[in-house]
Amino acid sequence: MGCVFGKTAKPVGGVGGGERERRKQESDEVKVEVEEVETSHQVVGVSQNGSGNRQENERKEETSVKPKGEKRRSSRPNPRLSNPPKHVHGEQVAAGWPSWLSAVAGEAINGWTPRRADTFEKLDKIGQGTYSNVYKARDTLTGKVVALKKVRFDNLEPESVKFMAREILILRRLDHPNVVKLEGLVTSRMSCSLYLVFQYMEHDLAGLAASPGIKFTESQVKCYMHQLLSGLEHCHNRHVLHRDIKGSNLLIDNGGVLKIADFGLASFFDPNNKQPMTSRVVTLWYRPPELLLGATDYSVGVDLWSAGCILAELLAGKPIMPGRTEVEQLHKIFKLCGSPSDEYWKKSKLPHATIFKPQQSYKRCIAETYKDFPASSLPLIESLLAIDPAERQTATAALSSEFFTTKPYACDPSSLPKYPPSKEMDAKLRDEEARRLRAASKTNADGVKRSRARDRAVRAMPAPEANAELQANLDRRRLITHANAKSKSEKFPPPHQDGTLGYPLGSSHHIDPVFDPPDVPFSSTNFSYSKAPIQTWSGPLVDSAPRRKKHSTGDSHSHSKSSKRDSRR
Ligand SMILES: Nc1ncnc2c1ncn2[C@@H]1O[C@H](COP(=O)(O)OP(=O)(O)OP(=O)(O)O)[C@@H](O)[C@H]1O
Repeated sequence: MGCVFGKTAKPVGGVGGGERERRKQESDEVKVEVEEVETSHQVVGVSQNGSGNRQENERKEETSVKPKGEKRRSSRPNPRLSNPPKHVHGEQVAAGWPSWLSAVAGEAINGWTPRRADTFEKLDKIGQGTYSNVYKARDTLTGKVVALKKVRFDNLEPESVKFMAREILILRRLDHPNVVKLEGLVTSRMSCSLYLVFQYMEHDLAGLAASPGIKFTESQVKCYMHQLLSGLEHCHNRHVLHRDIKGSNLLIDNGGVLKIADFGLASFFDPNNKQPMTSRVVTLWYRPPELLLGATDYSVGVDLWSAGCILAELLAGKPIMPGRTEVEQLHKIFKLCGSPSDEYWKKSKLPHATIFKPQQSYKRCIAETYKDFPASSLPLIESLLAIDPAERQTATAALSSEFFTTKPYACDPSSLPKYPPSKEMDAKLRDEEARRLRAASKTNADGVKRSRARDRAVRAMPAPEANAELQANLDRRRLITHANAKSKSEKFPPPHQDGTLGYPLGSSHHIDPVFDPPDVPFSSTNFSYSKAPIQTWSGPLVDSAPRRKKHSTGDSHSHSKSSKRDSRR
């Protein structure tokens, strides 16, 4: 990827003796094990060397997994893991990291130096997620257009920061052409926000699939699916579950390359030392039956189910199981994929089995329902949409299925048509505009109803209650932290409106004053700041953070923003 980070510092945090024992006992779903953190340094090394050594590194990493029987460190998350020793904390703060971030997410930023906000020029807001806003921006050092995902932490709640730290650690572990690459982090010592820097991707699969006039050919569907499964294979080999595979999280660049994005719900897993995980993940339409039935012991099958839904959706031209509630979702699944066998109910011991076991049993009817699909796709769909996750193919097996080995073969990504920008967000805006125009004309009430129903059917939007975990955790945290809670589940604070556009990120026009470099003249859209040396990706661990203005604006500003947000809740 050509991007070089701050030099890799020595591994942080002793993992010996008592410390290891103490960590082992602590459990917290947010954190990840030390082993994983150590691996993340290797990954940074890999990216510095280019992707040529990727497979070799992956193999090395796999062989380094401890043999069965050997005492392993717990893979349970560890609340203290990210607390680096004091001297490292000091080094990180000196390097420009905010103290709160280093204190809670020291491991996630270990070995990296922050990029300065004023070296990016914000161009446009391109996406809004559950806990972030995403901007198109120009890197003024390289001229490259990037995507900046802005995460805000209002009260610097350690819990929220830890979730973000997990996302960063996971992203740092991954290095594959079909997985979005974290290219850097932007923040400053005084900031209470953090920007994640990614390659800018023009499209997402949901947006493309919903664009009027775009109908994928079989070889194009194969091309996208091959890339999705290759990315998933890499994640799973690196012991990462994505847990939110859906069209809007599959980004596509102008060269047709698909990258799995949004690792906000992702988690590390250890196949040899399984730990319970939450079942409240994956957007409803793509959520596998075992999660709907409350499974806490699951694995790569959850992502493969979602991949199966996407394959069928691409071929059908619309989402295949658009449930509105968890009960309706399960019902749709059973109607298409058959209700689980008695043997499965007994074997799986799923928590919600007694509540959700259907009175009548359903016969599996995938082949009849999709009889018009290419014949070679059916065995793959059958396998990915197996009710029993143990019967689902792995990503590796799926990649060698006859779907990919029979003609027409997957086309080359570079041969895909060049589409106009088409994010899911654009599709939503297009729908809204069309609806507005239809409502304004008021001439064909029946027609409006019909086309609304069609819009709903083709848009791969999660149901409002999808990602139920988000709400559940939000509620839980509200209870715990009362009025101060700003976090959502395994993600962070609620969406915020900070969309001042057209200014450099660090300019005084930007809504977040903590990014303002001090005593610097600004022009409206161009920013030149010459008081400190420009911090480059590969810059040394030196103090390059802008000095803070002597005023209380930062606090009062963030306070007023919090209040606004409170009133929106
Ligand atoms: N690298 C990128 N290039 C272009 N657009 C991007 C990029 N990353 C994210 N986006 C856009 O921003 C949106 C939100 O990003 P992302 O999904 O990572 O955030 P999130 O807060 O986790 O969202 P969600 O709540 O939908 O899961 C995406 O759907 C996408 O349209």
